[in-house]
Amino acid sequence: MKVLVADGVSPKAVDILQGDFDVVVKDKLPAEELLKIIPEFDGIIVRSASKVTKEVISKAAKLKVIGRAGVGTDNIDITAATERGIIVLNAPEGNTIAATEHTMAMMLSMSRMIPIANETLHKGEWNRKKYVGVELRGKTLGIIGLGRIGSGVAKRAMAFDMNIIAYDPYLNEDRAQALGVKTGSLGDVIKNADFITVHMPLTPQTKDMLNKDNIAQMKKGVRLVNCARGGIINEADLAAALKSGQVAAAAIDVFTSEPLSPDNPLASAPNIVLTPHLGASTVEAQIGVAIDASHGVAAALKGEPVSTAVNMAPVSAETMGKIRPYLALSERLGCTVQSLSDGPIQSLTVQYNGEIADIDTKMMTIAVIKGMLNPILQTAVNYVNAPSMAKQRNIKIQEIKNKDVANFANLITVTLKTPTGEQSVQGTLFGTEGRIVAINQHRVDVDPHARILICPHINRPGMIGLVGSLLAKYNINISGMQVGKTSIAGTSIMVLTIDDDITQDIIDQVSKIDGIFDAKLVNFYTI
Ligand SMILES: NC(=O)C1=CN([C@@H]2O[C@H](COP(=O)(O)OP(=O)(O)OC[C@H]3O[C@@H](n4cnc5c(N)ncnc54)[C@H](O)[C@@H]3O)[C@@H](O)[C@H]2O)C=CC1
Ligand SMILES: O=C(O)CCC(=O)C(=O)O
Repeated sequence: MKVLVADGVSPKAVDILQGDFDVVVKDKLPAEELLKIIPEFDGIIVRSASKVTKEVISKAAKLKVIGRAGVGTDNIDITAATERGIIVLNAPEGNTIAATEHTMAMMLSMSRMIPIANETLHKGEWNRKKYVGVELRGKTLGIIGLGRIGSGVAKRAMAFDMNIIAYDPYLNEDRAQALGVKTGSLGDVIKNADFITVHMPLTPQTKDMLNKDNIAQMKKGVRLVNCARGGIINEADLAAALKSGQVAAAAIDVFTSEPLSPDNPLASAPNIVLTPHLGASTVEAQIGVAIDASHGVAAALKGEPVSTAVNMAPVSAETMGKIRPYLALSERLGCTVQSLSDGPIQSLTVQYNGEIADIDTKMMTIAVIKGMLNPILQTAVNYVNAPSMAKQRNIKIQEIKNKDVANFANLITVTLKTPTGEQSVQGTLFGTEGRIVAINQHRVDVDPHARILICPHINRPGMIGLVGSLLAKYNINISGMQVGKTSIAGTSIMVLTIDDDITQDIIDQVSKIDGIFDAKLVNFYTI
């Protein structure tokens, strides 16, 4: 598989990916070139320069994953990617410190006029009277958006003896208390702050959040910082307020259109410190995001779940640690139950018993769906599109959780209904090894790998020999064998692990052996 590493993402990404993938590096990637080459690639990693638009995605015939080496995914059309089942992931933590420190640097540069003082001194001007700044100490800092970066700024600003007031409508009050930050409404921030810094994504709600109307209500001489996304502070309104003196100074790292055009009103506004989107530009951050994004891309291309995917239900690192060992098993249970069934799938029920009933099992259920649909659909089913593929096919999905356990500490029971009946498979982990422990109530102990042939049969001597001889006739090697540990109403089940490919004709011959009720192949290579 081929991965494109664009936009000058750190070479660390190449180090991580090149063992498993064919990696192409394009530090500069004009939009036309991206459109031309994207059909070749299975994965791409970008920073903010490359725009992965709907048009790019429509041409990306093989693309399975888009990795963003950074936080903001506003340069990626996530809706278009999701419709195509393409995983979009980001690297949300690697550049937090860099953006936090950049915000502090911008606040200090702006309040002490360091850039202009530096520039004029280089020109030979020794001007100590003109560049008298203001202190941070004792000032009120309004933080809008108290996420990773906003919280980091709050902590550092407290060390500068600033009073903090934060506005974040989605923030849990406990979190604000833990940070020791006073919260208030947007109006409180607007009216009381001497400095305001914004740290949220650009969304329809946050676009132009600071504008001429509320800038007019701010304290005269307020200072504004934007190291989040261009457009959260309306650029024309800010430029006008800098000219009028309502805003004493501003420090801006991000713009509505990048690179900054000379026509942008901020380019010629007074008392403004500008940086060319440098928030994440530290050696450490670029290594951090490259490592995180490339591990995510590698996992996605190997069909493994990705905890930083932004177009899938988010899963915390802690939950991921707990569910990871169950994911391969869940997929295999889905594949097995589907292979045992005949006819259109009506419903799938996944029941979790034991301690796993206490954790967020959404992703495990998605893994079951993935395993169930991949063998029967042309379109590759992954963690992003599995739920919508099931919905499109009107398959009713149900999750049941029950802490009660009988023979196993944890048990997953997958039941699938079709018009011809119901099939059920149970699995658990022995250590970290997944095992199928029951098939339609027959107790077994099967390592679900390669291909397995499942044959319910009359419980009488000689049945195994009959199947074994038929397979031997076709030179098919049996590498593992299990017979149901219990007999139900005179029937049992045999499960044969087979290394070689097997044709439907041979399977049909097995199913016609006297005493064999059915023969179903589960091919784990199809998931
Ligand atoms: N300049 C640069 O190079 C960098 C910029 N960024 C940008 O900084 C921003 C913040 O990043 P993180 O702190 O990592 O994100 P985060 O997701 O940890 O925090 C965002 C916060 O914004 C809050 N929020 C969302 N809508 C809001 C609204 N309408 N009003 C107030 N608060 C709202 C959320 O509740 C959340 O707490 C993002 O836009 C990101 O793209 C991030 C890294 C580098
Ligand atoms: O990749 C970059 O340099 C930009 C970082 C950024 O804006 C983000 O992570 O949201």
